[in-house]
Amino acid sequence: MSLRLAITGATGRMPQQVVAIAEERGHEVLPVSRVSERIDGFDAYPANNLAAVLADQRPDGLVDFTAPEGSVDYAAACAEAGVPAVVGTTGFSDEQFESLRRASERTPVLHAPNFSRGVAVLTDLTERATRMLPDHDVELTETHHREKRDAPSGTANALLDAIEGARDPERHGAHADGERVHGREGVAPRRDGDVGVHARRAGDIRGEHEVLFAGDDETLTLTHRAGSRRVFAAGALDAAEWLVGRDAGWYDFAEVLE
Ligand SMILES: NC(=O)C1=CN([C@@H]2O[C@H](COP(=O)(O)OP(=O)(O)OC[C@H]3O[C@@H](n4cnc5c(N)ncnc54)[C@H](OP(=O)(O)O)[C@@H]3O)[C@@H](O)[C@H]2O)C=CC1
Ligand SMILES: O=C(O)C1=N[C@H](C(=O)O)C[C@H](O)C1
Repeated sequence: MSLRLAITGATGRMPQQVVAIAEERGHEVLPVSRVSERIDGFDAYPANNLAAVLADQRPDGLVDFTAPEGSVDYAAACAEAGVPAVVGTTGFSDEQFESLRRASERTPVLHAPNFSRGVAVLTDLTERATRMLPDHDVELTETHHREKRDAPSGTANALLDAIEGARDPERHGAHADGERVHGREGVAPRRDGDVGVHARRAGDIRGEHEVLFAGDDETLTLTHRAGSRRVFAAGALDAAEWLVGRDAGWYDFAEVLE
């Protein structure tokens, strides 16, 4: 299947990977950027007039890895033009996320904080371990490159949601009421059920997520490491290929992998 795909944030790290893999797969790419000069030998379409670009060019879909404020505007333009949107951006406020969801009332929108298949498995295993180890303490650590803006990562937040969702108040007892504790400093004893969250930023690390389950006599560590951004870009394009032709609505990456 060959698609015409608009790709926003064309100067960015993830968008450039998406462009490269889309071209490898034989898709036609319409790069969109806030920067108007030529990029790597092709002109980008202007991001500040995306609705008009979409109306004129009629792409089959749009793939967006930018920043929350950009993604909200781009999703609104997709809703106006009826263009399906795959959004990989993280770091949304609740209000921004609500805007994204509103766009899905008019066009298909698929958002995932992580398009790696390995992280989809990590999420499943984390839910399973949470259910099977109700008395273990849980701590989550994520590590990313020095340029990353948001913390904790979108993936870490999704893993925290998965842990909290898998806790059964009857089985987990006091453990079910813990809070997310972001780092610790000073006198900071662990309270039953808290989930410690640790965000490290260093070098060009592509993305690592580790969930530690620790009991009195054993520990279990589930770790995912991304070796390159290609894995995220490939997953996002799998999602775009799956999303085109669907009804307006809100979709997630797990549905693509079913
Ligand atoms: N879901 C997933 O699997 C993954 C998600 N991500 C997320 O993707 C996003 C982008 O990451 P990354 O590629 O590293 O970031 P980059 O900063 O390298 O690229 C993002 C691009 O978005 C555009 N942009 C930046 N700020 C704005 C803004 N305020 N409004 C509109 N456009 C903007 C710029 O492109 P231009 O100026 O050309 O328009 C920029 O180059 C982040 O939120 C990151 O967390 C990252 C990896 C995997
Ligand atoms: O900014 C990144 O690089 C990444 N962001 C995503 C996140 O916030 O979870 C996914 C991946 O870990 C890389």
